[in-house]
Amino acid sequence: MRRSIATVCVSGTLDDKLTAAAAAGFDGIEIFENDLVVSPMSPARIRSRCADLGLTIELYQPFRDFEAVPEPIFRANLERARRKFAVMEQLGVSTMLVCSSVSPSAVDDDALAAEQLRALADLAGGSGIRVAYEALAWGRHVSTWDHSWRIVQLADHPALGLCLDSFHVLSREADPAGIAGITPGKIFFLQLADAPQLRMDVLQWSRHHRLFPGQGAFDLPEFVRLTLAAGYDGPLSLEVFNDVFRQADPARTAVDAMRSLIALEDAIAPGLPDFPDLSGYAFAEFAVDASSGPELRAALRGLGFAHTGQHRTKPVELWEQSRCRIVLNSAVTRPQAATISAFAVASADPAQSLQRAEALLAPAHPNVREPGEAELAAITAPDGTSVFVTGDGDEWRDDFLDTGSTVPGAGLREIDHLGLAQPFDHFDEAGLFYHSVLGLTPLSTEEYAAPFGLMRSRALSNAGHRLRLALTVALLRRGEWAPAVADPQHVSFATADIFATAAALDLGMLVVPDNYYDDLAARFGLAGEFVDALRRHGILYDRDAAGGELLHLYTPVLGGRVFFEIVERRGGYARFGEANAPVRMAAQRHRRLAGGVSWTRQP
Ligand SMILES: O=C(O)c1ccc(O)c(O)c1
Ligand SMILES: [Mg+2]
Repeated sequence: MRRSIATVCVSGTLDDKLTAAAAAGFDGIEIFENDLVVSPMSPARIRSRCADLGLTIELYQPFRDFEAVPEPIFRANLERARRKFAVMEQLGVSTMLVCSSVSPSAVDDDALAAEQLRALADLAGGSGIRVAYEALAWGRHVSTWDHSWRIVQLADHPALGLCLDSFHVLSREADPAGIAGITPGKIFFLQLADAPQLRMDVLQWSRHHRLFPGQGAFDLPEFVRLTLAAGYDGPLSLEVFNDVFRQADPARTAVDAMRSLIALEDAIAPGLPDFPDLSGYAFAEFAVDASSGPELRAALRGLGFAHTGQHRTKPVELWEQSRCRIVLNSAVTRPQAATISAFAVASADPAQSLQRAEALLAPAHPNVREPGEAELAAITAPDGTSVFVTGDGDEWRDDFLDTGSTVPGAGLREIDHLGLAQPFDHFDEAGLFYHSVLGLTPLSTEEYAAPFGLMRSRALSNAGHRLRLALTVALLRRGEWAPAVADPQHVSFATADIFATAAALDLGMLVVPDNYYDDLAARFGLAGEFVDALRRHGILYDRDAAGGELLHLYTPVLGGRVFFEIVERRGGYARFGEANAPVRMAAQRHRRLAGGVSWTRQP
């Protein structure tokens, strides 16, 4: 299907927007009137610019407050339309979007609305233009798609049809199934937007919080299927009003938008290489420097890791404990703090995983491989983290020379999940990236009040929960005062017996306040002995509605930014203990104020 994007989706001048849309591979655009009005390009110039870029102008929009008005206003509206049709002719665009009136002058009279729209369609038809009538969810008298359809049927004019916008339809919680029964050929245009499920004024929701398909809560595949069932064969066109996208790099936003359409089309009619099974994390890599490196090494030792491998050619160390693999890379220079610079996922078919990633426009990570080293292809995630894709066979380990070092370990088995704080501007992009590229599905999105700001956390997991990822973001761009929300990252390890693990650690873990345990006992009605055991080791606790339990334990922040977690999941607990994030953050802050980290066992 043709792919189109409204100029309102991206930032910049009209030319910035056109350039970005073309570069991302869109076939067409919707011209938002405001973007034309502020452009120094004449309509004819815009037309030739679009032609040069290979873009069709699919829609001119919006034409507002037209229908169901008293005669003198109607006359003026028709004259206004005549002028816009002239502009459209110069642009070479043949469909105009007319959105349902919000004007106090409009009356609640379907017959009048139909009669006036018929007159508009007559005028348009004379210029070869079609009018697509859209019910705004906050329209004064017409706010549902079925109401707009009744009016279009009443008007009964070949140049008048419907514009369906998924936001206006799906924000109303009405059943959209009837869309499939719309007369073939009468859906003139289809606009697609997703959105998070919010309870707020629908106009504010629409103007600030729309998202690209796959980034919110709406069932876009089903919506598109219904329109296709009604014979729609025009473009799939994105119309997303979003505060973040409006001020982000348009080239990047356009790629995010294109990825959403590719994934949406694949959901409707699978055509991309399918997701190979991912069996877990092969390793997580930290970029360290001369000051953070020693701190991380000491922590790993305290957690029962051994430095088992040294890279053949690079200043890169492999630390292992059972199937938990941590790579410390001193060759990647990142200023200031230790960072999770990469992680590797084990795929049943790495080549196919990478084909899928490429089809979804995931940027390839430049491969800096020496001759003889394992093929380790990577893509770059929206936050800049490299995502390596390996086979199930650990071939990548051959790049490391065995040091011969072994230690008994502390019962850590594998990487349970990664926690990656996302840049504010790329949180929704990241969710779609991991979903469409790696097949991770959001389990839940939680918000919590942390000591230094409100946080949002999205838990993602693949089928079978073999690969889990927690994405977090502060709800507002971070200000000057926000030490503990400074984009922390962590690696979490799974143990089958957290009490045995805690006893085996040789590391000062976070000190958790008594108030927390008193509250825990009260909230969950836990036995005193159990709470005392948790308290003794600084173990945090959460329980889900089905009785699944999470017991988890944290290190302080290491190397300025990162920390480790140990988790024991009981009874199918699938989330990440987000409820405990505020106490963890406060404890990490206290530890930092108390003067850093001491590597002695807690008393
Ligand atoms: O928010 C608006 O006014 C507006 C305008 C045009 C549209 O197509 C739309 O869906 C919303
Ligand atoms: Mg719309």
